[in-house]
Amino acid sequence: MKTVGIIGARNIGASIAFFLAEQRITKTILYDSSDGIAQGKSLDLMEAAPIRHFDTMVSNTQSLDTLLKTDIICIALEAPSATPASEFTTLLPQLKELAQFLKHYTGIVLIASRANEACTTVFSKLSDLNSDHVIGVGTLVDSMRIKNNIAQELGIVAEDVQAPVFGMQGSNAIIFPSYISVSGIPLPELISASKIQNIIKEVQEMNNNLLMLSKDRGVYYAQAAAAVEIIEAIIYNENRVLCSCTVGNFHIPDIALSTTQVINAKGNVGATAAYFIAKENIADVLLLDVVEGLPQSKGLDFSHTGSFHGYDIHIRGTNDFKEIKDADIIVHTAGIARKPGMDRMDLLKINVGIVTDVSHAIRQYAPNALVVVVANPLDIIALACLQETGFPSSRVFGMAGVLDSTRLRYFIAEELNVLPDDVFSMVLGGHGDTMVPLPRYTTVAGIPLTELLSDKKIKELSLRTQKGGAEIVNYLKTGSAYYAPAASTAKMVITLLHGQRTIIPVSVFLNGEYGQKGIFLGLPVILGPKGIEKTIELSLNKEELSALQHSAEEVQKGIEELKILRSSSI
Ligand SMILES: NC(=O)C1=CN([C@@H]2O[C@H](COP(=O)(O)OP(=O)(O)OC[C@H]3O[C@@H](n4cnc5c(N)ncnc54)[C@H](O)[C@@H]3O)[C@@H](O)[C@H]2O)C=CC1
Ligand SMILES: CC(=O)C(=O)O
Repeated sequence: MKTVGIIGARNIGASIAFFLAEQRITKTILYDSSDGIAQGKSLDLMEAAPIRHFDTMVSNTQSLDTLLKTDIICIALEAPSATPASEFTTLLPQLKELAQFLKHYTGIVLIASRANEACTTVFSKLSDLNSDHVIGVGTLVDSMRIKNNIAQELGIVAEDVQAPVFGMQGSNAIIFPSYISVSGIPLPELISASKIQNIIKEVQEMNNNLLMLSKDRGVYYAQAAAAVEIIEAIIYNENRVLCSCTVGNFHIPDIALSTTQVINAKGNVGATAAYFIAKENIADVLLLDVVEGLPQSKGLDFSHTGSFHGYDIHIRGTNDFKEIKDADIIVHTAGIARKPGMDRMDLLKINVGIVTDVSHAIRQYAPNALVVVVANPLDIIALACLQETGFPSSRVFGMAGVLDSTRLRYFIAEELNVLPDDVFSMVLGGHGDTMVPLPRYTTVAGIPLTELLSDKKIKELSLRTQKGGAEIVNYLKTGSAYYAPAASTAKMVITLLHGQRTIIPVSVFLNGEYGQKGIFLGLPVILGPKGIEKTIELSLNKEELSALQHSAEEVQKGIEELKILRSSSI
């Protein structure tokens, strides 16, 4: 485990130590030149450790020499003042001293103090350290703020937003609206130009406004969270797209609500999704399968990991549909999976029978549930589920776009050698070979993909995405992918459980949007606590629209097959 030394244990430094402890990724040593501060803060933090489960040690030292053996030193000196300039002037003598002291330090120095660019530049010049080894938190804070403001404006989670900020922190921050995107959708398609300008202005003025609000005592949570984001990137040796330190967001886990969450089937996707959801520790999980004993065994096996994960929730298995009574969310993964040489449509006959039975049980026992359909052929099974439950279309939707997009995100990240987190993409249409990857709606830390990869490479990665499921089936031979499908399903369920709103591609029932009616198709939606709130209509160009129509036609063919199957079984 790496060790981080923090110089300055007041607000910024102690918050960094706190965030790192919660992440359990480093050992942290606090130092402060004022007697007692570092000792008091580290003791206070470690007293919280038994409850917050951080086994990572936070300690303190009264000798700067101890920090020379650390991997990262984070300078979090502060002297809260009315302006960044006056804070910098006060900090200058200490920065000069530290630059001398750390002249031969071999680790990385991260400057987290406010007036960040000035502090970082001065420290870097005076210390003579390799410039690669001195980093400032820079405009990452402004980037977090703009993400936050945009997310608030749209009522969605901030992690959907990508917004690199250039230049200097605060009033001189440079923010280009064309580089801001939400789940890959350019911001100007979602908010008016004047609203965007207002948000930018608000963010530029936020530093000064917060200083005024805090009555010169300084603001520090966002500053500390930004520092931790960079520390994480260093520790994990991640290739983040750091364009002016724009690394993602930091979340404090929400530990609210306990509700019933049902995973239908103990199969590969169902059981793995149950694992991802259970780890969140926010909802009970029931595994249901027709195979006797199997869901029970999975439930019990999961429960036995409780002592490591600190679960407050229950996970169990059943074969009895009555037990889904009043479930809040049902995930329908029951059904056969394809084998090499099979198309997803080859699963229709069997899976439509299963979804019919399951839907009737849902209607009877969990009439208010949200239903996330996963079984294939996805868009057709989702339609059958909607029809058989008789639920409103806002409460029945399919998981596919999240998976298809996550595959594309991974392929792009691999190609660019950056973290998949930095990539946002939209893959729309039916969950089949005609799905529609949208390079124009794909961004890397806000930068349009088309500026980073050639058309030829983009086409290659898009094709690999369209065939992504088949690539895995061909390797496995006995079934289909389930880790990424389960993670994608869990992402949707966890969003619902947290009561958050997010913009993601989901298979939704259409009522005229994009010129389509009466079918399910993967499209960007606002998914909120009550299900589908809105289908977002993108400004697709002719080529994109025609690809989407082609995909819709394929789904329509599946619906015709569904009708034939139903009429022959009457
Ligand atoms: N939408 C998407 O992106 C994805 C869809 N899938 C689909 O999800 C489905 C499940 O895949 P896997 O978990 O890999 O298959 P699996 O075979 O591992 O699991 C399916 C489970 O369903 C159970 N089952 C069958 N009939 C049932 C019923 N009436 N009630 C309750 N349980 C029942 C089976 O006993 C089995 O345990 C497949 O149709 C697959 O094609 C898989 C991955 C991605
Ligand atoms: C199974 C499936 O639909 C997929 O892996 O895409």
